Amino acid sequence: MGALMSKFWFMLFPAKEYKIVVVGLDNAGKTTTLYKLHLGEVVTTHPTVGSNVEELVYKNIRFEVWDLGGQERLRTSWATYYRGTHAVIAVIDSTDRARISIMKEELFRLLPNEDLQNAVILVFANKQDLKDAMTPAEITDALSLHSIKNHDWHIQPCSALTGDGLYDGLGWIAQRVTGKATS
Ligand SMILES: Nc1nc2c(ncn2[C@@H]2O[C@H](COP(=O)(O)OP(=O)(O)OP(=O)(O)O)[C@@H](O)[C@H]2O)c(=O)[nH]1
Ligand SMILES: [Mg+2]
Repeated sequence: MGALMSKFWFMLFPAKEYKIVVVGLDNAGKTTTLYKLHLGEVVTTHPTVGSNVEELVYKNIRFEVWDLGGQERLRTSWATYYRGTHAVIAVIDSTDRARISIMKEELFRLLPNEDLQNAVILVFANKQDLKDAMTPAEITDALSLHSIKNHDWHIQPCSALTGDGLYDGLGWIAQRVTGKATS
């Protein structure tokens, strides 16, 4: 297709973009995850106040990814980002045993939101590069993931520092939101 034709084609039929919101407690690694996926690099982060948004293209699928601030006072504003969301990524600091129950409360607070009714839930068990990290099975239990009945969910071990597991998780989302095998 010529360049001009291609331009008109996309004006008439813009490629669908899927919206992802990234939630989790402060220090979980949300911003590190977003920029590792976006830039392929580990960036120096500061606690997020508000949000970061970037576009990712993976296997020809476009995602608009919103990384939200995880500090306690910011969590009540997560819901203002949910409209039109196809997937939620909940990033867990797998070494943060002390606060996993708080993350469970936050997860079960967001699940009934009507703007997330059709969203799939990916749990990133992050910081698996650290030796005292909880396993995905421990996190599954601690978060009671098996009690989630109204959403498709998946847990993926990963490290935002090394990048291990991040694309496996994104691939799961891609497959679920498009309904197609993407490999
Ligand atoms: N070892 C290790 N450290 C990580 C990993 N991911 C993130 N970190 C570190 O964890 C700290 C917090 O990371 P951020 O990405 O800023 O955390 P956040 O979830 O965005 O935090 P808020 O913006 O406050 O909600 C930083 O020092 C990161 O370098 C990981 O997979 N492994
Ligand atoms: Mg952040």
